[in-house]
Amino acid sequence: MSNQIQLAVHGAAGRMGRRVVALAAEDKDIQITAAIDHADNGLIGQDAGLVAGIAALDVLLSPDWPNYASVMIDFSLPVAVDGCVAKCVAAKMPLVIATTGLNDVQKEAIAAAAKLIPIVWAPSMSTAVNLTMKVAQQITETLKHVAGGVDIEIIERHHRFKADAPSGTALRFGELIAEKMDGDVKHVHGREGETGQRTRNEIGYHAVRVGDNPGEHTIVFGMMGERIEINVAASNRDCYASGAIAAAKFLQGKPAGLYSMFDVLGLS
Ligand SMILES: NC(=O)C1=CN([C@@H]2O[C@H](COP(=O)(O)OP(=O)(O)OC[C@H]3O[C@@H](n4cnc5c(N)ncnc54)[C@H](O)[C@@H]3O)[C@@H](O)[C@H]2O)C=CC1
Ligand SMILES: O=C(O)C1=N[C@H](C(=O)O)C[C@H](O)C1
Repeated sequence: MSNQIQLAVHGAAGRMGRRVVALAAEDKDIQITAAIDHADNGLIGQDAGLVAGIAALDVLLSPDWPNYASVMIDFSLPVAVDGCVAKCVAAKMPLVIATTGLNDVQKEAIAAAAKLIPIVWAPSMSTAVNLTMKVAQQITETLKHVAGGVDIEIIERHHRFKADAPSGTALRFGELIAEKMDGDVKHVHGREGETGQRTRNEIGYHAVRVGDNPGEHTIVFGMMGERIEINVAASNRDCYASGAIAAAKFLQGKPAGLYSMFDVLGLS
């Protein structure tokens, strides 16, 4: 029997699923064994490799769950995540969850499932984004007592097709920054009308939807007399796809637990 990781992709016909298929197909340690998508997707029945723009893989896009896979990578829709988690638990299949826009109940279900199977769950699989999150925390810690105070705002830009706002990554930046601020933090989503002056303990979020932008986050640290802006931007989706594949490899042999990309990248 081959030592290759047998990979199943959930949401395989989507923008991200296709890039995961394309990059995994080039990886000698991985064999793609299942490409799952919704039964109503018009590409069901087609070869997942051809749909991804590479050579045929002899793996057809299907709504059916595989009998076995060493790991599942999910880039789908929030409504599809519950079923994916339940099926991975039933099959004792390690799972990488990349889908964003999940509600609190779904997040609790993921935490419960992670008591039974190993799960990597992260709103961004990108190395650059995860490293920038650490930098943002460090800047917050250094500036939080600066004379005159610091105002922190998060601007995210994504393609016009994105279904959730603000991005899961922007929300995670906000959570991680809030951990380093003193006292209660107010998360403010956009501003309009008679807002009054900005209060000190706010984090502002602004979601821009333009063209084909594969994902960009700017964190502004505004002080009296100067400001820092850190910007992290994808040029294409492969940073997320390769991160998800690294997470799938990381999960091999891991005990049940909820892991993040910080764990995968050794940034914890
Ligand atoms: N964590 C990360 O690094 C990243 C996360 N994302 C997130 O991944 C998700 C997918 O993004 P895209 O690929 O751009 O979206 P997309 O809309 O192109 O693809 C979603 C795919 O899921 C399929 N799908 C829908 N219901 C399904 C079901 N019940 N079972 C199986 N498949 C189903 C759709 O048919 C579609 O092919 C979004 O939530 C996005 O925010 C996107 C990029 C990076
Ligand atoms: O939908 C996308 O495209 C992306 N979504 C993720 C998010 O919501 O943070 C990650 C990345 O920015 C691309």
